[in-house]
Amino acid sequence: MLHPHDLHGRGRGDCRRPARRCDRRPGGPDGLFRGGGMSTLDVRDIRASHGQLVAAQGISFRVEAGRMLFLAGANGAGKTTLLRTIAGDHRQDGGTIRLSGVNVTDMPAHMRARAGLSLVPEGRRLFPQMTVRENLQLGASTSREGPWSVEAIYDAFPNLEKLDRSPAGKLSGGEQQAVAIGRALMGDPVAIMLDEVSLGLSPAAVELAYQALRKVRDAGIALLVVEQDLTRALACADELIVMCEGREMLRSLPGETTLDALVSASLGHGKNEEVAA
Ligand SMILES: Nc1ncnc2c1ncn2[C@@H]1O[C@H](COP(=O)(O)OP(=O)(O)OP(=O)(O)O)[C@@H](O)[C@H]1O
Repeated sequence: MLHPHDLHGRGRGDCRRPARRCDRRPGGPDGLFRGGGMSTLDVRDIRASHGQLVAAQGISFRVEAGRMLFLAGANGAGKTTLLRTIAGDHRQDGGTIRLSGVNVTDMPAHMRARAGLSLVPEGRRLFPQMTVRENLQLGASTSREGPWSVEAIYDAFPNLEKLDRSPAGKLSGGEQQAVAIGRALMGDPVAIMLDEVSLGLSPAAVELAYQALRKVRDAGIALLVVEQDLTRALACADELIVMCEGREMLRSLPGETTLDALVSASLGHGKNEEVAA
């Protein structure tokens, strides 16, 4: 596995470089979450709703260490609800969530975070008056042991170091996204889920955010990325799922599908069309 200090200057170029695997395991200081198996996020048959509206209808997938699974779909497809449900921020109607083999399904959100699951929400939700360093330090509240520190984050994302004392609210969108990713890393996670990575960002800022993500992937973390930009998803994903109305409409490796197929699936057409009808 790459150590964060090895990451400086790496990770540029092709999004789809061979995945590196490693042996990260969830493990708090008391060893509560030490378990066997690879660092994976394994989600089976997740169901969630908002009142009568079923927002996730039995979604299953597995993301391994050092891999990026992209979740795409139009507005209202259920992506945010799915991420919030996996994180423990939204009530689950059914299904199982395992982190590196540890069943976290019955844990509240803060325990899932302690087990190594991190969510970077849409809009990033930094504290705008607090400095970059202070925002990063908040990410360490899971008390997990691991290689990430503020200095390791600055080594991996050198553009953040000069902003150390800047209030987060003064940063550009891309810089804020990098801080949000850094804050997630500070919890030494097994898996990071990111909602709407590029929403509202300039093309340059999106590129900055994806540079950061490639470095995180290369550090052996499992990434689940919600991305509405299908071209970007096609370019960067190790695997893709397209959702529509809470259902999986298409699952593919990027080299085995097309932009047209992704668009069609996000409109509700595709191999599961009969099921969704
Ligand atoms: N708090 C809520 N109360 C009621 N319904 C909700 C709530 N949040 C989401 N929904 C509904 O649940 C469905 C799934 O929404 P969700 O936000 O999960 O989709 P999404 O794919 O993330 O879309 P977006 O990209 O717009 O965030 C939609 O029909 C939405 O209107």
